[in-house]
Amino acid sequence: MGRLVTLATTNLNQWALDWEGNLNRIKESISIAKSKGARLRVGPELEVTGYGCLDHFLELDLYDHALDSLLAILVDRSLDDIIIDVGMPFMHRGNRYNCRCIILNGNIKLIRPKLYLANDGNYREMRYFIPWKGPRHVEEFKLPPKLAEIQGSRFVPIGDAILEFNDTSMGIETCEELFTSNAPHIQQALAGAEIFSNASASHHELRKLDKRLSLILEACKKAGGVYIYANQSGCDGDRLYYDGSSLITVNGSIVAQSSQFSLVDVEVATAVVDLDDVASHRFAPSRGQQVNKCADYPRVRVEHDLLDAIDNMLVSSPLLSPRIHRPEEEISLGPAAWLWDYLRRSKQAGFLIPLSGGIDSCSTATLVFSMCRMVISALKAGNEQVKADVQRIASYGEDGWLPATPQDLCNRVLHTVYLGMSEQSSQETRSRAKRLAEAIGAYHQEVDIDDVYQAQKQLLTKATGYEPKFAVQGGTDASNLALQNIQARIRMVTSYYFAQLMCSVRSRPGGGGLLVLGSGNVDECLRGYLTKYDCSSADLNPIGSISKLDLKRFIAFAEEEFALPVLHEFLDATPTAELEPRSDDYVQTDEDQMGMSYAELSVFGRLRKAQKLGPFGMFERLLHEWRDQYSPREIADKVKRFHHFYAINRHKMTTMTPAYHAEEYSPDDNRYDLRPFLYPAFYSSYSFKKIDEKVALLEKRAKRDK
Ligand SMILES: Nc1ncnc2c1ncn2[C@@H]1O[C@H](COP(=O)(O)OP(=O)(O)OC[C@H]2O[C@@H]([n+]3cccc(C(=O)O)c3)[C@H](O)[C@@H]2O)[C@@H](O)[C@H]1O
Ligand SMILES: Nc1ncnc2c1ncn2[C@@H]1O[C@H](COP(=O)(O)OP(=O)(O)OP(=O)(O)O)[C@@H](O)[C@H]1O
Ligand SMILES: NC(=O)CC[C@H](N)C(=O)O
Repeated sequence: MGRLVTLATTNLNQWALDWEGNLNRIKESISIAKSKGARLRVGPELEVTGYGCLDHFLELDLYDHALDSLLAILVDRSLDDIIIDVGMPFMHRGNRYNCRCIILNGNIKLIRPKLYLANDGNYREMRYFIPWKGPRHVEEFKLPPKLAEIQGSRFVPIGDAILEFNDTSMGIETCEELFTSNAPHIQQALAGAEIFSNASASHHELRKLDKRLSLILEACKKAGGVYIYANQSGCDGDRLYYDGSSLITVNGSIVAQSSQFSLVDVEVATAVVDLDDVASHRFAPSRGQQVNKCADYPRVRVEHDLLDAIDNMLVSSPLLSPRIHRPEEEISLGPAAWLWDYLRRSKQAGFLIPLSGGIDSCSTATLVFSMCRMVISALKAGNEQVKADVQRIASYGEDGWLPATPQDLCNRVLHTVYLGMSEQSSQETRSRAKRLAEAIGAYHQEVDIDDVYQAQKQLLTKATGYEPKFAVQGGTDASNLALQNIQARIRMVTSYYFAQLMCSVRSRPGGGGLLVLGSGNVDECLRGYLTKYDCSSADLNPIGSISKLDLKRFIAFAEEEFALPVLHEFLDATPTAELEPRSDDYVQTDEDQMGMSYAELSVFGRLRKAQKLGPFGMFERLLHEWRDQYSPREIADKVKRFHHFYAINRHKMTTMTPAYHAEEYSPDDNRYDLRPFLYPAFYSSYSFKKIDEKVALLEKRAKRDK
């Protein structure tokens, strides 16, 4: 007994508009699936074009080229004898749709457009696509001549239908649809579908896999069924990292899970499932009562046996426990894998980090080291693509060169530079930076920028006669800031200068430029505690949407995991900008100057973005959450102070370096957190007045109740 079938899901590292590369990876995944005996292969959402094409989805070229790729799949006879579920866009009656194309033996069986488009946070599908006309609606799609000839007919069905095979049936949903309250699989399951495929392009965010997994597992715990989830992986051209973790589940239990962070471009996971388990799971009469009330689904007949032949003597795959990384591990792997994709795809020669001896630039450097560790593991595992990339980027012309350790590779790809000032920089930060670089193998320089700073400072004095001074020397606030800012900006210019020429200095054949990495964390961005166009302006910022608290967790984790004892010192160090001269009774520290702690900033950040609260709502929420720590007046002061700095500094976010998206409260102005950057002064605004009124009321009530 048993109705057994082998199914395959894929993590594909697609790249927006990489037509040949995407097609090759799709074909390779189908071939691997076939070699593992799979009868059905599901690929990620829009895998033919790459998910992140953004406004390119508006271009006619894209639809034309996508059809060419489809044609290449249809005519390839080596891809026969397996149901192929491939993600690509189609133009139908003048509208653009985000679709899946179901193929068997060079023949299109169904085009299934997405019903509910992703349009929040990082997603803007409504900008490019039209949602399909509704569940259960099917029309005819007119094939262009080049496809009609192969198909042997002019029309194929397009719409939301169940695929009816000879021996089972399959429903289809696409990424966001799973996240909706009335997800299509619910009705499809009631209509008898036993297998569901979900092609996704779902990005990594810290602590998010848990939610995605519960949605996937929940889907078939109640409805019963086999759920096949396929996701894109890697950096496909912007701030997002798609984190694979493709799954096959049976009645809400996992039977296959692929990796979340990996340098493997094509990963195929298969499982053998028994569809009788689905039938058994659906025994309850209460389900039958709902089936009776449910309108039927249109079906597309596919004259094909999906199940494995009984004499194959397969055995169902065992159940697995979900694999979920801790947040600090996620940080160590996600941004590292993103950096690798970015480096190899940008064809640059490596990275340069201005290394301050503080924990933020230390985190960026440790992430590059983590990337090197991942590369070494991939080499050990025989990853040919990684080998070719390493030799192109880091062999410095030496035939057959390969690194033996992460430090070997790090020395070729990571350049660090400490940019000191005699009065401001301390021996501790200088030494910490140097020892960290040594421990991870980075090619390190120490440069003092006093001369450039003096020359820059004198420009104004020579021109105007005005002598700016630091506050500790009796200068005004304006002078104090201006002198800090020129140091900060000189660091940025110097970093770019070194990045352009370090490969020439080291005689790398053909030279090559380095990508400058920035290190501003999410909380500093939110508060605006940075100089506009200083060293936080770089080419890329792997930690730009990671909180200070999470970075500390990551560094504590890396100290043990990567065997880097020097990291402990960064954890103990007090965060400081070292932009003002130090004296016996004054050392500049971040939290004092910001007027709030990093822990508080995380709370404000989450309430503002994730909980969608304005100043008044945030105050009311914190009245409850902080009631044992602070009085209403103290809470009001903190909330108003945060919003004051947030508002006057928001303009800085328009210029921030593109950062890996990692955090749901990221204030990234360009793609994720769209807000004005010229705010009315919050302190005199209506919401602040409402906060003050509420404080007065609460204080009056407290006095009366005494
Ligand atoms: N609404 C608005 N829209 C557009 N631009 C606006 C603006 N308001 C001011 N501006 C402009 O913004 C600029 C002022 O901002 P900015 O130049 O950043 O300077 P500012 O924010 O005044 O100073 C930088 C702050 O960052 C701190 N900090 C902490 C840690 C590290 C570092 C570091 O750099 O390493 C810096 C530093 O101590 C200081 O408090 C001016 O050019 C001003 O004209
Ligand atoms: N002395 C320095 N040498 C090299 N780079 C520096 C130095 N001081 C600052 N930077 C660079 O400028 C960036 C912004 O400086 P800032 O003082 O804000 O540091 P931060 O964001 O607190 O990071 P860190 O914890 O690394 O000091 C740093 O992340 C670092 O890349
Ligand atoms: N591509 C999509 O539909 C994305 C949907 C979903 N919100 C996610 O983050 O996974």
